[in-house]
Amino acid sequence: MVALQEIILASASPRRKKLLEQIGLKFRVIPSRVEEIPEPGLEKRELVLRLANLKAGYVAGLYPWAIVLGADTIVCCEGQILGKPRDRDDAARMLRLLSGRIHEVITGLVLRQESRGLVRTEAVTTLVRFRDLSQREIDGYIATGEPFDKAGAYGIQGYGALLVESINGCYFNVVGLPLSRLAAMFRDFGVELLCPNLNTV
Ligand SMILES: Cc1cn([C@H]2C[C@H](O)[C@@H](COP(=O)(O)OP(=O)(O)OP(=O)(O)O)O2)c(=O)[nH]c1=O
Repeated sequence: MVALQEIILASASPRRKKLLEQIGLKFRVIPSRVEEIPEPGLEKRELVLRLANLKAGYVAGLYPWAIVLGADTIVCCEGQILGKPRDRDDAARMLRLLSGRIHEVITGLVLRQESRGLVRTEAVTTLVRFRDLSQREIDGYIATGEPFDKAGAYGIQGYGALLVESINGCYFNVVGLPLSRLAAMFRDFGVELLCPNLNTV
């Protein structure tokens, strides 16, 4: 018998929603109400996995039959972990740090289905090189308003594209979800994205 499984994106990120729509997934959005408090001392991959698991775990507890996706994205440069900027000054500080350097964008993914006791986790890294930015360019970029809800204070999918010299790794990971890796994780839950009639669970 073929039964369709409910899939829930436990995220308030409009980018993540758009990315899942791009690959034809049918899903509901139920943002998680957990506070993102970075625990000091955690290694960066552990940190994103822990936050992604908190987000997925909160919603999975409410919807135990559903397959729930939680994710978290951070930017790491010169030993510093950058989340979303607090204000303009913080955004300017982050962009000055990223200017002319290579940084890592790390996204933690957690898929959970409580009713089957299934959990899959992955942390995916993409390297991004910024070109040298002048203070004028940094101010101009901040004035677009784009940095404020994004890790590392930029969005590669927007005006932020103008800051990026090159990337090494998955582009979609930078935007918030590494899509091909995510598809492989979904397969373990019986969800096949390219050939949906293979859904068997
Ligand atoms: C580096 C980068 C980040 N981002 C975004 C992806 C994430 O939405 C955001 C990082 O913040 P997150 O805390 O990972 O996600 P979120 O708060 O937007 O949503 P939720 O916690 O509910 O899932 O930064 C871009 O959109 N483009 C980029 O180039």
